[in-house]
Amino acid sequence: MLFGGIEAGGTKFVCAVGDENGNIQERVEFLTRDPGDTMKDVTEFFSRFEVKALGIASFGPIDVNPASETYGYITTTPKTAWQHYPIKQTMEKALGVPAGFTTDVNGAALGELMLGAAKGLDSCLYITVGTGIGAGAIVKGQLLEGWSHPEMGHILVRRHPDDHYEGTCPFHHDCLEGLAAGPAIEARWGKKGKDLAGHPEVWKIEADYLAQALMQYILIVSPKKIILGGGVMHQKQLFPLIHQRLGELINGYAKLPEPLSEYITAPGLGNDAGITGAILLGKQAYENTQK
Ligand SMILES: Nc1ncnc2c1ncn2[C@@H]1O[C@H](COP(=O)(O)OP(=O)(O)OP(=O)(O)O)[C@@H](O)[C@H]1O
Ligand SMILES: [Zn+2]
Repeated sequence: MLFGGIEAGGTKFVCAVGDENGNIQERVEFLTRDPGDTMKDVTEFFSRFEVKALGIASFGPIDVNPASETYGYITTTPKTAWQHYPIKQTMEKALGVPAGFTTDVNGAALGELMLGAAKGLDSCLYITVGTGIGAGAIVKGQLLEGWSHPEMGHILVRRHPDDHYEGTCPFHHDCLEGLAAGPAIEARWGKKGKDLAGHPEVWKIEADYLAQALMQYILIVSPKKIILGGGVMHQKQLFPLIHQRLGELINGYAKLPEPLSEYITAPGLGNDAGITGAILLGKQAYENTQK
């Protein structure tokens, strides 16, 4: 049985078909253009297969509330052509199959939980530190969604005493994303993150903000595994710095899974976490129709 997955990103769309175990059989990528052109390519790709259902893990903000009139829509994205775009309904109509719908990071969390670094567990957190910061969570086997989806990238953090950069977030300036996403690193230091590998002061501040965020996520959600992905996390020296800083911040108060190097890790599925999760979301959508 085949299921389709779409990882809808602001830069590119990854589309794949896979089996009920989430194994990818064929995968393509399309540049994200306006919805008409992009969705034409997406529909053409899937029309070559007999998929039972689709899973869509999308950039946001999106409406994930089934009780809402705009459920299944990409909502107030800065990408104006995609504002208020009914991506779930468009794909369901085009292919005549049901579609599951969640955030890109929830999709990645699902992929990692089923087949990646959190395999065998019933909860995890997937955080991407890239152009933005976002996190998805699975708690007791369920995607964490409520009135809307979590927006864990925009939490408030204490400013590092050596950091005087104002922050990039147009809404909050110095929220976590405003201080610690890739563009904030570039704006603070005048160079792209990939060119700052040999500058320990950069990663000390970065690790402080990420450890603060993880402390809050851990104290609130208590996930059994934390996975850190995204372009900025290619700086592998961040992992031990985050482990150390998190230990200092928690200061013995809460007992965390040991060792921290296994509790807080890179994605087990690499770049396939999101698309694998999307396929598995498609499988869930199919199973929901069989109930
Ligand atoms: N090797 C690296 N070291 C440090 N920073 C990096 C590295 N590679 C990419 N980045 C930074 O990561 C950001 C891009 O993130 P990513 O590659 O995850 O893409 P994205 O999909 O646009 O991000 P998002 O997940 O927020 O949508 C840029 O700000 C870039 O400067
Ligand atoms: Zn913000």
